[in-house]
Amino acid sequence: MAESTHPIISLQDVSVTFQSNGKPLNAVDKVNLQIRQGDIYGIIGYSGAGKSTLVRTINLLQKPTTGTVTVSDQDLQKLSTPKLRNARKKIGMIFQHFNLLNSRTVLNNVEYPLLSQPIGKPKRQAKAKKLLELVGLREFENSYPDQLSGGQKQRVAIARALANDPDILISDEATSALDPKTTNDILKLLKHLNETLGLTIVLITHEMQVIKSVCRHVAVMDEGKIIERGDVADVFSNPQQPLTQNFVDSSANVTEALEQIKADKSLQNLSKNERLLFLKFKGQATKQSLISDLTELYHLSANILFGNIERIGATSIGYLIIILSGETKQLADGINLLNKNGVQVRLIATGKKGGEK
Ligand SMILES: Nc1ncnc2c1ncn2[C@@H]1O[C@H](COP(=O)(O)OP(=O)(O)OP(=O)(O)O)[C@@H](O)[C@H]1O
Repeated sequence: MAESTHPIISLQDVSVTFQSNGKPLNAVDKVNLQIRQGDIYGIIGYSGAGKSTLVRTINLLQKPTTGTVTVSDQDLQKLSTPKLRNARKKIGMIFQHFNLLNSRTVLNNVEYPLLSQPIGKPKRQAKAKKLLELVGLREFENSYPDQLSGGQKQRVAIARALANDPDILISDEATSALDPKTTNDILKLLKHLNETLGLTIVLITHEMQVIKSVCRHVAVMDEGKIIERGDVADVFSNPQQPLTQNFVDSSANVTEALEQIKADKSLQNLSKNERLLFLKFKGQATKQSLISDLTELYHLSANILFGNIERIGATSIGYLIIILSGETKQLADGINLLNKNGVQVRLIATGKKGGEK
């Protein structure tokens, strides 16, 4: 669904301070965040960054120590208990470990949030069946959670979260326990619900792949603060903060490749005319024949140890780890050529032993 310009969620100067070993810990530190109606908004950060605490303030499961939480134009902290209960019903939540009731059938799990509503059993069951249909699990209504796969359990949890027709769905690492294919299926389902029901989705994760495949906007969180935010393609194609860059690199498997290459003993004895280089190129540079230019213009040879191209929005970001060999002057000229063409070149190791070839 197209997002409106109106924020459905607005956090103003929200802080959450815990006491940890007798000292204050700012799990959320003066966060300002506006999320528009109909958006799919990702919050990414490593463990302990404060993501869960932050999203739990959206339904006041976590009361902010200071700051204001406005959802659907209501200041939640000013609501009476019954009004807050009603406001919370409009905010569904799903979790990494599904939190289903194992002693109840799938249908009963989905019906569960409706038990407190003034509707009779037939209507309640009809609604639950409709929701199971929506998540593709109609034929499993009489099964028990233990009989289902992880992906199916998460679908039940999604159906249950939708029982009260929420405007907002909060997903707290909902795909972290799932394999990549199932993760993809669940993310597709979330996108479908966003498009067909107009559901605003706030999704927290530590995986950039999840953000990239489903979110329109993203905030990067570190030590309780939002350190970078914006349109997903803009943030990840031009990261301003080292942490954001880390997420991009690990998503392209660069971090892992660099570690493996640095640990490879056979690469620790490069000869004097060899350079171990990490190249990063963006946009147009990914389309140029720079490696063959190095050979043609400077008689350099490039042994490619790792290569990947990450597509983010309309931008491609390419990564290469190479051993470049040739004469000292030509190596310098070659690296210059790369730099001039917008390629970031990082020298990982220079050969020390032996003479030039
Ligand atoms: N109830 C609590 N009491 C004390 N400290 C807490 C409490 N809840 C969270 N914290 C601390 O607040 C910080 C942020 O935790 P939070 O769970 O929000 O991070 P996160 O980014 O969601 O990480 P994770 O993915 O590991 O849950 C952590 O240092 C955590 O230990």
